[in-house]
Amino acid sequence: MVTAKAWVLKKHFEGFPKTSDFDLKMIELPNLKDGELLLESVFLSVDPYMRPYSQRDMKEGDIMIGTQVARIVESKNPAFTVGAFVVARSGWRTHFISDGKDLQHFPSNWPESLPKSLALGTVGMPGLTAYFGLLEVCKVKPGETVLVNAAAGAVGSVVGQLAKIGGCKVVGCAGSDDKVAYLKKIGFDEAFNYKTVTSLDEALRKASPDGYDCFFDNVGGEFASIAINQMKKYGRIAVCGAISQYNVSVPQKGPYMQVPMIFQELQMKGFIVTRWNNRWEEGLKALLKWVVEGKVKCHEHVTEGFENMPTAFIGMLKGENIGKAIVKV
Ligand SMILES: NC(=O)C1=CN([C@@H]2O[C@H](COP(=O)(O)OP(=O)(O)OC[C@H]3O[C@@H](n4cnc5c(N)ncnc54)[C@H](OP(=O)(O)O)[C@@H]3O)[C@@H](O)[C@H]2O)C=CC1
Ligand SMILES: CCCCC/C=C\CC(=O)/C=C/C=C/C=C/[C@@H](O)CCCC(=O)O
Repeated sequence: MVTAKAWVLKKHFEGFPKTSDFDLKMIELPNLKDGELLLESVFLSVDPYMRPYSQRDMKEGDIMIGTQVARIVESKNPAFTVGAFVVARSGWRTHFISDGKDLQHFPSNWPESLPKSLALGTVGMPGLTAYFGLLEVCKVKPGETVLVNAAAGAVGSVVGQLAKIGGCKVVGCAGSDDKVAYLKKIGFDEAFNYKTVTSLDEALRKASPDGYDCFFDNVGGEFASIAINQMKKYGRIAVCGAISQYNVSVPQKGPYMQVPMIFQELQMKGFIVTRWNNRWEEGLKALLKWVVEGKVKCHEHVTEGFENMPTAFIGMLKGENIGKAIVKV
């Protein structure tokens, strides 16, 4: 019998999550039935969506949602061999049983030397978010100017690099000088620390005096209310996330956006990356190629130890990460 460890949501979050909102449980797993396989998590993802989704989709006592790279430990399913790795959506657990239907094989051309944890970041859901958000929502064209916030993160850092590959000028902002340095290192044309500029409006204008054709918004809130006033005519805003709002206890009332929307004839479109589930193979193939060619650089913020998952999650929400935040079991 295998004993799995699992993190459950002990108490719904009020404002920023606290470690006391989580509980560590031990779960005795049964023996496998025909067609089943036993897996152990090797890397686990901590993502911003877990904060709003936990409020909407979870009840207290549920195992925290999330994805992982897992290794097959035992198999009674001929489609899965012991020792192979897969991407799963089994939540914050060290071990779990699957019938194989919810598992994603690694691409056959995944280089042995490439860290498999990238399947949780640049060559996974966040990378696909950047890929489809830019191509299908922003519909960026060469020569355009793209703005991205939370730019040093899992999604934002890929947005900027893909936009550069697409021949755009890219402006990014992030919450530390180290992150700004990282943005310049990976090719952003302009980057600034939104926490230290005296005026966000002035910083945006200085970075691109002619304004922005596309705004890939990961943050929402006051940043978006200011940035929208610097969109060019017929600009496009991809509403990817609103992390500035996930942990607020009192819903904020921002300035209203209708005036710039009308005068600049803007398009603003929200999206969830699972919309393109049937094209994930296309996106993963493109992202893997760019990573292998060195055209897209990756960075991971690794927290060691399953017992530190809550801390890793809270740290990511507070901006401690450059690149994709993951936990190494
Ligand atoms: N629509 C979709 O399908 C998807 C949407 N998303 C969204 O994309 C966004 C980025 O996700 P992801 O790349 O995984 O996360 P990141 O790796 O970017 O980590 C989150 C980052 O958000 C920034 N942040 C946190 N709080 C604030 C705040 N109050 N104001 C401004 N920035 C803040 C921090 O960076 P900093 O130092 O810059 O403050 C932090 O590092 C999130 O909003 C997420 O919900 C992600 C995946 C799919
Ligand atoms: C203040 C309201 C915020 C609403 C927007 C919330 C989140 C946007 C976002 O980050 C969406 C992310 C979607 C991620 C999808 C991931 C899937 O691959 C796996 C989902 C988890 C699971 O199925 O277990």
